[in-house]
Amino acid sequence: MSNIYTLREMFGGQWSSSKRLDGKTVIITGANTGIGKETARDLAGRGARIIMACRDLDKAEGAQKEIMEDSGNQNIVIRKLDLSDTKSIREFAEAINNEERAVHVLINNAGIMMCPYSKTADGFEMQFGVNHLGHFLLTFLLIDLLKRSAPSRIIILSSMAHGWGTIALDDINSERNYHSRRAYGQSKLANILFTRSLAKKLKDTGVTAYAVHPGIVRTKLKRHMNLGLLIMWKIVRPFTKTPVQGAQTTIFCAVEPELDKESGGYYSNCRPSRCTRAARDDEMAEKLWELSCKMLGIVWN
Ligand SMILES: NC(=O)C1=CN([C@@H]2O[C@H](COP(=O)(O)OP(=O)(O)OC[C@H]3O[C@@H](n4cnc5c(N)ncnc54)[C@H](OP(=O)(O)O)[C@@H]3O)[C@@H](O)[C@H]2O)C=CC1
Ligand SMILES: CC1=C(/C=C/C(C)=C/C=C/C(C)=C/C=O)C(C)(C)CCC1
Repeated sequence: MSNIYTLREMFGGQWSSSKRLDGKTVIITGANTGIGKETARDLAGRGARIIMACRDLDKAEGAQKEIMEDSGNQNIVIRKLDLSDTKSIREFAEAINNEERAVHVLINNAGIMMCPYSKTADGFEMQFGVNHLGHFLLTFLLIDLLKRSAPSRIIILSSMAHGWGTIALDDINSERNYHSRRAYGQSKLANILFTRSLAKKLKDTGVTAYAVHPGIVRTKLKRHMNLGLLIMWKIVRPFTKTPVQGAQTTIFCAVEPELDKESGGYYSNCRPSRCTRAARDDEMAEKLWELSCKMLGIVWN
């Protein structure tokens, strides 16, 4: 683990570029708060059409208003998406496929961390279900549109916490043994393995994929943290990132032209970063892909 907790990962990382995104369409999941909202605000300022994919429409409306006022960009729309329910994901994707001519950037940002044990509408453990499976299905349902819109990009929010867990192929829903931090780690490890497999499968399509660790960021994500981690949090708090700082690596992966030449990597502080050996295990990535398809009842080769 120690190799991934570098000071640079925790504190550094500002990126500036005046690159415009006029005429581009960006979907951001969980765009009503935290890192997602700051990503939306920045990309709106660059002229992109922003689709805020959120589960709570009231919260989303507040953020939409703020982003419109700040950026002067009125091309910001809200669509309902609850990643803990495959029915909602399918309805969202159907609307996007029917209404949008192109999607150039898909940002799989929404996430939940260390919640008490619960299951999604489809019976998946909540963190694995929302953070990995929900985004896996969403990406599957939008992939043809992304291919038609190429060059296009998929950005997947992972975390340095990918080292907190392993992929438990024989108990993926943590039914025998639930540990909230390990389950979060499993879901964030799955995010990186998904990104790697995705990049391979999308080779030569013009669609590229990037996994991101945003830093340790002061957002609402920590709402379910246990006492031990909250104490750790208090210790590192002066060095944590603001949501604006936390959004920089996502924005870099969405905007930097040079990244057209790269796909499948893990980024932090606006540059490639080191992930654990488990996150580079392509055999496990393939097994996870097959299991995800089976759980979701889809065929994606
Ligand atoms: N903050 C940090 O230190 C770190 C964050 N990350 C990752 O960054 C990403 C963004 O997190 P951050 O901004 O910090 O967290 P926040 O908790 O501030 O925001 C999370 C967003 O995800 C949404 N969300 C949660 N569950 C669902 C669901 N079932 N369907 C749709 N949307 C949902 C939330 O909606 P609502 O507002 O309705 O709850 C919210 O918009 C996450 O993937 C997280 O794992 C990674 C490393 C560190
Ligand atoms: C105190 C302390 C730490 C605190 C870590 C924390 C508080 C991590 C939070 C991570 C989150 C929120 C991840 C989300 O994906 C380190 C860096 C382990 C090592 C040095 C001492």
